[in-house]
Amino acid sequence: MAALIAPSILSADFANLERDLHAISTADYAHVDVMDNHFVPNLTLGLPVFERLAQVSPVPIDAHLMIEDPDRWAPAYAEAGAASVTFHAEAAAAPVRLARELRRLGSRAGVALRPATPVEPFLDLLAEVDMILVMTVEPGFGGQSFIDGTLPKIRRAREAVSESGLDVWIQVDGGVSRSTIERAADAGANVFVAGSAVYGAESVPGEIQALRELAEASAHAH
Ligand SMILES: O=C(CO)[C@H](O)[C@H](O)COP(=O)(O)O
Repeated sequence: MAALIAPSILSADFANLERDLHAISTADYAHVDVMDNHFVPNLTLGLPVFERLAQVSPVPIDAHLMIEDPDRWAPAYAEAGAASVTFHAEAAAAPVRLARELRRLGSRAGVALRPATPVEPFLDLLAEVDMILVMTVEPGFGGQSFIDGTLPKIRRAREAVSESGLDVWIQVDGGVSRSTIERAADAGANVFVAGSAVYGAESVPGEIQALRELAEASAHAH
């Protein structure tokens, strides 16, 4: 399975977001973290900034909404041009209705799970989403260390997707680096978000390529 790399601009220079989006032009997606200081204790950017990022980005945008009331706010991110919009399972009142609305607006629909949120309740609803995001750190901040305890959840999600025959992607986000990406790929993830590992690297394109190769080698090994 091809590994998709989505650098997180949370680790970019917020005074130079356009420049730093162009720095990741060899990536598959640009991962944009929207945080509202309520769902998570951090605040990043909202719709007006997001709309401009979508206009200038050389790669499709993967929006990760760490916000309360995504039922109300998420569709606007699809309308702004996000290729994919992921909302949190813990925050959505009606996840299936929201996923259908995002797809109707032309975006992929993703559902995100905090490390302690079980995936089981969503396994019967796989046909309604395009991606499950298994958070591999507590959402809110970059630079945290990968939680190995999330690997069984990635495995369960991958098994359920394989059994279903559906093309649902499994994304991991948090603490993804050269030293952890193989474990996540081996468990079944195929979309990898990495913030500090990519933007902190000496060569940003070199790091994207290294992560992609490690993930693909690991995915092909089993
Ligand atoms: O959602 C996130 C944190 O909530 C991020 O995408 C975060 O940027 C990941 O950063 P790092 O790769 O440095 O762990």
